[in-house]
Amino acid sequence: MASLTYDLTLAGLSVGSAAALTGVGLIVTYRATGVLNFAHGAIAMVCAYLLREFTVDWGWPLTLGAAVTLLVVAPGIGLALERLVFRPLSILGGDPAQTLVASIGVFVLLVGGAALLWGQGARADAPTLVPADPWGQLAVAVAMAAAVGATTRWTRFGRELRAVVDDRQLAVLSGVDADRVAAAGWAFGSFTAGLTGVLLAPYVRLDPYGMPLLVMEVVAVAVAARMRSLPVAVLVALGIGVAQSQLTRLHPSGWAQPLLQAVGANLFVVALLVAALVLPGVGTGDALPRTATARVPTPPGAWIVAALLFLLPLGFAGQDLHTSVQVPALGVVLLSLVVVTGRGGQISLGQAAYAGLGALFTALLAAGRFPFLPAVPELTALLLAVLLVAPLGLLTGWPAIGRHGLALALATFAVGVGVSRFVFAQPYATSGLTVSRPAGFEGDRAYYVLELGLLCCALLATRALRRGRTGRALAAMRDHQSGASAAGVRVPSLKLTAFVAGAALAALGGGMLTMGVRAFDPGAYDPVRGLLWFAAIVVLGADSTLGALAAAALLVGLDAGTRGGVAAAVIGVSAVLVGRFPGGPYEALRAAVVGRRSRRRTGALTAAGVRARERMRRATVPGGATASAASAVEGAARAGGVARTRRGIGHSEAVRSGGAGRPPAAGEGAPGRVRAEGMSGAAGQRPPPRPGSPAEPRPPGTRADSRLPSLRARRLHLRYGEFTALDGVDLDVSPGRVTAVVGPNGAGKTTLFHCLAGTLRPDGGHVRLGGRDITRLPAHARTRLGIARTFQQLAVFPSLTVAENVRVGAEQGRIADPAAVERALRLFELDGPVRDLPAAGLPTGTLRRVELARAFAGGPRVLLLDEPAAGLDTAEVEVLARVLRALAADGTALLVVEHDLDLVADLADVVHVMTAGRIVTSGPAGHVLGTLRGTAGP
Ligand SMILES: Nc1ncnc2c1ncn2[C@@H]1O[C@H](COP(=O)(O)OP(=O)(O)OP(=O)(O)O)[C@@H](O)[C@H]1O
Repeated sequence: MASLTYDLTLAGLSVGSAAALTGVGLIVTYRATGVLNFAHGAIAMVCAYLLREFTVDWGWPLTLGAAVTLLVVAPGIGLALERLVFRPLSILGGDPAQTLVASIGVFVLLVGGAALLWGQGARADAPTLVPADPWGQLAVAVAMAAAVGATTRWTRFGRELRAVVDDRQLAVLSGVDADRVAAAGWAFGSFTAGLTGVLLAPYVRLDPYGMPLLVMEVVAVAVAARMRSLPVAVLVALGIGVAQSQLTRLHPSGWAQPLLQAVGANLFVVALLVAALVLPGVGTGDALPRTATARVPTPPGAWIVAALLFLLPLGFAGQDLHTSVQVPALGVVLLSLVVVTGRGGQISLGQAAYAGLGALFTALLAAGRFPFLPAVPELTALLLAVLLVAPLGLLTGWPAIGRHGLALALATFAVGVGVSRFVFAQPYATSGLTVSRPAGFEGDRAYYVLELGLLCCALLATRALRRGRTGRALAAMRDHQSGASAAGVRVPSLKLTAFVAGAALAALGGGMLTMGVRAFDPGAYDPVRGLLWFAAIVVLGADSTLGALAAAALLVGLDAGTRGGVAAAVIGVSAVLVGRFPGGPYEALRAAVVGRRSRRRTGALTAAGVRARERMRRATVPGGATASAASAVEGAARAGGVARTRRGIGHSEAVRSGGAGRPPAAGEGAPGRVRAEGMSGAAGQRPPPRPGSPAEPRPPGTRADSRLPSLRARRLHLRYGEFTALDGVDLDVSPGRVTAVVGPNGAGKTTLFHCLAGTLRPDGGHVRLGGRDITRLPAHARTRLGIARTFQQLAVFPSLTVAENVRVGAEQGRIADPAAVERALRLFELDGPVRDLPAAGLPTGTLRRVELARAFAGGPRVLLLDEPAAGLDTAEVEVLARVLRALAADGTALLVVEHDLDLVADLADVVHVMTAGRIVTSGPAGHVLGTLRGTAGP
């Protein structure tokens, strides 16, 4: 027994050593470059194939072949990837989502290339570099980890590496050549990948698909080490290897047997699931690169062409028709990615799992092998399968709630691998599973017609999800998650909806695929397929239904020939290039076709934006006697027209004649304007309000106060670790008043703002709106109660038009008023041609108005503004101040966190000064600002 334990431990150490090597390589690349290299396993596979080619086919001695493979080819691949793929991306901004897509592209490209070059079958004659004796492999892994650790700790290169990891920009400014560090990281990472590949090849299946996946399964080792600690990675790898090996001794009987066997054979996959789903995520970043979800206008007639092309196979016969049957089915699967990834912006590498489950359940239900259910007709089976798989969408939807970018990619990849290993690869569930086509649709042509019908249903469902309220909310979530939340979008439930709908669509497509080939083929739903489909959809415009259909036709068409892998190679190259060209290859292609028109459109966009901006600049003070903020601001626009005709009125006079003022607070007027433009102090002084001016804020206790609630914070405490950012803050934001918070950098203003808006939950104290305690309410729920906010960094949804941006606010806000959108557009002078332009590319001043209009359209009672003047020029700031005063005049409670003391002086009724997490001074604006400037007001 003891010797069995020993033998199994040795075997486990051998597997663990290979996993440790992979972990070390992944961590070093990640630390040096910030890229989690999804292509690591594919590089391992290519190196293993090359060593076999050199030694078996070309007859080189093993040492020479190994030296060339490991010391020349492997680092060369790394250097080439760094130079040709990842360095250009980092020059373009280093968007983590973009690099993730590129590394998936490299994976797909290498897998496709290997399949093209060496065929798809497994090779059993890979040369053995290190004998099966685990000590040799263990020595290699430990030596590698120790060498990397020593290099990092004690050499100059190591210091540079750590500097780049800590702060790349700062390191570059200090003279570190960050590109050299990244190149070394890539070269070393590829070397370890190559080493893993050649060490593993004799003992595992060497084929283009299986080996890369096998290597990537052990990514759990690197994640468990938080992509940082080499010793932890090595220990975890060896531990899992030994445990997996020891588990083979258990031979339970009964129902637990297959499950335990599956766990025993796939302990690294279990670790991957735990690491990806349970541990906090690694890496951050946007959901998807902008280029992948850029708004792609459909060329006119494209749908007609697509419909004709999809009808074309009805004229085919034989093998061509049989192959075409896969296209509509795959189209439906890819539509699921349009919903989840394209519209919702969520990276999903696990869609193959849902397609496979749909296929499996359809086959089991139709065959009467599904537990507790009798055999049902094929179409019923398909429908039931969709209904059963849809809720499983929560498997990836749930982790998506708290994860972005890389962490979400890992979690969805883990689910895909888990389902593949624990369900599809289990013979008890899948062996010999055949399925017939529905009665009346047995032939290929009839079945193709049925598929077209189902594809149309899927297209209608996708259209329903992409258009209208849900579609706008999904696009808003994709474009700017916290902006969407602030606009009232329930982000967590929307993510779940997207993943559930995506799972249902994928299941439908998977069921169609399996009926098409009349058997369940687990290989068709391999996680590698999930990566290929994801890359294809990103390449062809993720938020494009036509793109999904084109991708389906491309994938099936390219692989229809005798050599597999063409589709993967083409998609891989395109995915690698997608970040290099704005809009990606598809956009380049599209631009080649409709380029002139779209360029003119871009020109019009800018011109309209500039015109709108000019109009806003010229708008001046409201003069009309109206009873609401709406009419007050409309008055601003009208008065702007008057002011423009009265050219004799000087700028400062126009300011002074503003009717959107508020009663002078005690001490007001003393502080002169200090802006560099040299406006006179008099120009900054607030004029006495005109008697009866409707824009004049109502004093406390009047109708506005009794009608509208105050936002009150009491004894707010918040700590970031040991650091106290808020230390017992009390604040009132009252209706009809502009409350400002000022203070030095790091005082805690933004933290306070987040606590009021609901993006941060305080550790102590509470926030009330009127009588209601809202301390624990999330941001979107507060928006629905009437607390709207804007962001310091603009939070508009670039892929939506100006009008759609505002509509999101109206649909998700406190009151659902159909007229709110038009009113808000009019008020903020966005009702001209600019309303139909995508927000992307509009000038900052216009976008500030879009953001404000969106907040206004939801009918807010409290408006929180985080540095609203950031990025605006002087004229725009003045107009903004008037608009805000008009809103306050109508009873809205405004809180402004602002550095521009002139704006605060112009705008605020009450000013609070924060320092070190406390409010140290509060009072009327003039008085407080006067004190601040050392010239206390009267
Ligand atoms: N996520 C965080 N983790 C740790 N410390 C934080 C975090 N966010 C802010 N801090 C610290 O909390 C303090 C208050 O930060 P906050 O951003 O609220 O200040 P601020 O007054 O808004 O500053 P600024 O005007 O520069 O934006 C600062 O010292 C900041 O470094």
